[in-house]
Amino acid sequence: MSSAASKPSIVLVAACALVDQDRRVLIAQRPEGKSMAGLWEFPGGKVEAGETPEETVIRELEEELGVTTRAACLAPLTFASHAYETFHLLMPLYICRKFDGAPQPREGQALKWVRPARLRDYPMPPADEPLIPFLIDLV
Ligand SMILES: Nc1nc2c([nH]c(=O)n2[C@H]2C[C@H](O)[C@@H](COP(=O)(O)OP(=O)(O)OP(=O)(O)O)O2)c(=O)[nH]1
Repeated sequence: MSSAASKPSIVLVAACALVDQDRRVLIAQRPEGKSMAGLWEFPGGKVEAGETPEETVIRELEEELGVTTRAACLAPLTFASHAYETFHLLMPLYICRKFDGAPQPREGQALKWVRPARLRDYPMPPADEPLIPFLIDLV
């Protein structure tokens, strides 16, 4: 059995599926220069020290998209638990139908509103692939 020290550490990332009135979900393309550049992901980011995952989502939606929401408008949808080479990703995915502002690509990222049934047309990080059936069933 390997020791705990040799195991990749868990990285906690909080992400959110914004849903519009046509039941489409917002995805963002990871920009050049980042890991997994070009893949489509749910807005979000690493949970920083002292933050709750809900606070992370609220902060990231504001920073990345200029969208405002609050914790009462975030519902847990599902989560990802995925072993990447250098870390283990644990990523709660929230759903948010109530937010203020039209999403703007504040970090130069491409944005797309996509029907859940079409999400497979957009290459996503491997951690996200098991999330798609939940979006198809629950959005
Ligand atoms: N926001 C978000 N991150 C995701 C998703 N799926 C997935 O594997 N990730 C990974 C990519 C990153 O390794 C990490 C999120 O980190 P981040 O967005 O805060 O920061 P980053 O891309 O600059 O991080 P890094 O990998 O370059 O260190 O979670 C997803 O759907 N949304």
